[in-house]
Amino acid sequence: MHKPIIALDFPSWEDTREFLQGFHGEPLYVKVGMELFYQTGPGLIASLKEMGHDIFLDLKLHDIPNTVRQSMKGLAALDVNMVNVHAAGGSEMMEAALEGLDAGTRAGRERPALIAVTQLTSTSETQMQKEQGILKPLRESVLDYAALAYESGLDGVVCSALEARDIMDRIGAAFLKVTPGIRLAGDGASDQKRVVTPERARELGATAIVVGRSITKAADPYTAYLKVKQQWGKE
Ligand SMILES: O=C(O)c1cc(=O)[nH]c(=O)n1[C@@H]1O[C@H](COP(=O)(O)O)[C@@H](O)[C@H]1O
Repeated sequence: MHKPIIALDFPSWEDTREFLQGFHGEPLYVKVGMELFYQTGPGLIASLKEMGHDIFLDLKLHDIPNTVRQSMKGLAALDVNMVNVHAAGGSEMMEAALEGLDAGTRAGRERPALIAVTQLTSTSETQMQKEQGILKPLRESVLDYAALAYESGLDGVVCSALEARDIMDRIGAAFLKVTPGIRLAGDGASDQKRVVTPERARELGATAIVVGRSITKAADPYTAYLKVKQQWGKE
């Protein structure tokens, strides 16, 4: 769980395979998001598993409880390590997601960890207040969503590392804090608003980091990955 999670945000399996060839067969923790999954379909998951990689399937479900329950049943059968929903879907939806995962997990297999997105790392406090009508500090909104996810029985949240310490203090160390919005020093933030380096994420108490463009767009992705891994300092 602790190795950096690489976001495979690519448009095709060919691009993904080419990228992974540069990692010399090293077993990785990868994240498959909407861009890749919608192009390739579920077959991709089996291919990545055959290559020995752990998988965070990031489809950020957010729908009525029944739809989420049934969809999670299908995702559980893919036997990935972690999946997610949006906490904004509410406690009933998050509980339904867990029920679906439990129902869909094959005998003898471990249920995928279920985490909830709090406030996307591309959201700023001003945006949140203006566009979502949440009139409190962003930190508080993240904490409230984390508490709701915890009360709904989830294993953790997706947040910025900037909020990890507060969540740990309020909910405890075992609750996962999976943190995207990671950049190597000198890399542009692009669409991300709440950004930290791998080293800072560790200091702030993140459980895991999710890194996309600082690795995938680097001139030498494997060297960038090793740099991220060294700065992050966990295996
Ligand atoms: O759930 C996620 O993985 C996620 C949540 C969030 O709040 N912010 C966020 O950036 N992500 C994902 O993390 C990855 C970050 O990519 P980079 O910004 O390129 O490092 C993307 O694949 C996003 O979809």
